[in-house]
Amino acid sequence: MMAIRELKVCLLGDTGVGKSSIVCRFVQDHFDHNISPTIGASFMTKTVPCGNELHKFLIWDTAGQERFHSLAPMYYRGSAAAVIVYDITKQDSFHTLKKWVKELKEHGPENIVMAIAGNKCDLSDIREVPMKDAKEYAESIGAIVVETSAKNAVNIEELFQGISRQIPPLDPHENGNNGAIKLGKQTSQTGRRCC
Ligand SMILES: Nc1nc2c(ncn2[C@@H]2O[C@H](COP(=O)(O)OP(=O)(O)OP(=O)(O)O)[C@@H](O)[C@H]2O)c(=O)[nH]1
Repeated sequence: MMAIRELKVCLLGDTGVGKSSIVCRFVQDHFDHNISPTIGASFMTKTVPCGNELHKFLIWDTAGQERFHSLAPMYYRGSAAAVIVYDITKQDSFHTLKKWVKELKEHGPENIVMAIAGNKCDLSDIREVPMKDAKEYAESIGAIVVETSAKNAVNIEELFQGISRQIPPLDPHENGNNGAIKLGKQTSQTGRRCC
């Protein structure tokens, strides 16, 4: 039997960058042009194979609006990974991403895997953030980086596969639970579903 590992993952980033859309594309393979802003946070799960294990992502999609900022620690606390999203057509959103990284480094879990997603790459004709800037920044902080389009389903699976690859394989001798462990803790749910 394959071991199932539960991985708490949170999404952080400015309002409107496409966090909920990325989650909807990953979990439901669906895109909604008229998706409304997240209130509080929403929760979804998806299980994917990774080598000899199954990774069950417990995904907390946080609200990007400033008024919800103080809730974020509930979602990144105990997370195995954070997906920090910016919009390639908005330089400001890249600036906000850097603020999230700083907060995670100061207050987040010590070994949290950081994955940067430059979303809306289908709009590269109106791009404001060069891929090179994102790559250099990601390298400087030891994060994964990928440009995504939730709209066109570009690099969404790859984003989560990248996270899976950063999670060290289970040592079966380290726990007595048939190899199944939890990485990150689940917290109580607030807000609405994302789609
Ligand atoms: N062109 C394009 N539009 C996108 C993409 N992803 C999301 N959008 C649009 O961007 C807008 C915001 O998307 P959301 O997923 O609600 O953004 P969010 O980051 O979750 O926003 P908050 O919930 O306020 O934090 C919506 O109109 C989406 O349809 C994408 O990959 N390409």
